[in-house]
Amino acid sequence: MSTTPAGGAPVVELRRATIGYGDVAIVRDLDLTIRAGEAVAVLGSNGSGKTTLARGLLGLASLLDGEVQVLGARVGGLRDRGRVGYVPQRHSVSGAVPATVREVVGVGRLARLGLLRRLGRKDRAAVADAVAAVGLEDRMDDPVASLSGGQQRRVLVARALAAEPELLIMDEPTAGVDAANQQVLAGVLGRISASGTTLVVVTHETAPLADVLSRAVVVDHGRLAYDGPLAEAARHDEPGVHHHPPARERSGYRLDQPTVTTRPRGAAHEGH
Ligand SMILES: Nc1ncnc2c1ncn2[C@@H]1O[C@H](COP(=O)(O)OP(=O)(O)OP(=O)(O)O)[C@@H](O)[C@H]1O
Repeated sequence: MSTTPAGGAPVVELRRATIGYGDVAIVRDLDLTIRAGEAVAVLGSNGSGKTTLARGLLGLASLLDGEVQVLGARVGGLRDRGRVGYVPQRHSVSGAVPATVREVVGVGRLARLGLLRRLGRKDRAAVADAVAAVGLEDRMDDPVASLSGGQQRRVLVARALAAEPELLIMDEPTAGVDAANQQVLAGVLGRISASGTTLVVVTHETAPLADVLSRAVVVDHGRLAYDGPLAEAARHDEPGVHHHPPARERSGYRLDQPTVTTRPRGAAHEGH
């Protein structure tokens, strides 16, 4: 289990941050500090704004108000892109370009070097290590398109690991990965967390990563509904449980977004 380093330098800092698309606010008024070495789960029901929050940290969603700083720089202003790794959601590697596992993961390493540089011996070793870390070393020279969806997700994890990022943001890394390989991934994330990398993991499945993630934030209707130990987060990770007043303004929410603010205890979990 990772501990929460109280004194680590802030790696992610949001101050009253409102993040969205175009001029539509999705995540609202969020205050959050994540310190070096922390491993934080981002939980919440479908459509609550978890991915938007993650994308906001990367400058892929718009900051509409407030402030977001990542590794001490304003969002989008970080010069060395390789310091922040990202595993996007529901994304498999495009089959249109016939690339091998080694090549796709090598591109991740280039983020660290700058696109005009070539991979040296140390870089090729980092690529091999990243592929081995996700248990795909025997598929190194296979076309990525020939891998299963779950294996392709592991390639994307390796691509992010290859840059040896200080902050690794992952959007549902265990989705579509079978139980045995979820264990493999949990081991990988545990090791990189132990080495000091800060982890932010959007997930619906906390069980496989329970030994890795110590802290959780729950996003509910774009607001922070809980911030504390992962073990206590489950009861807050439900649609309709509000620890802040519900947003008055509903524009920007999905039409299928549950709007109930109370639900019977023990009711089936919705939206998954
Ligand atoms: N590119 C986009 N442009 C406009 N609205 C978007 C865009 N991406 C997401 N949204 C909207 O933002 C809201 C939050 O979506 P988001 O993907 O952040 O939720 P989530 O909590 O990650 O959901 P899930 O658990 O289903 O992945 C939804 O209403 C969604 O329709």
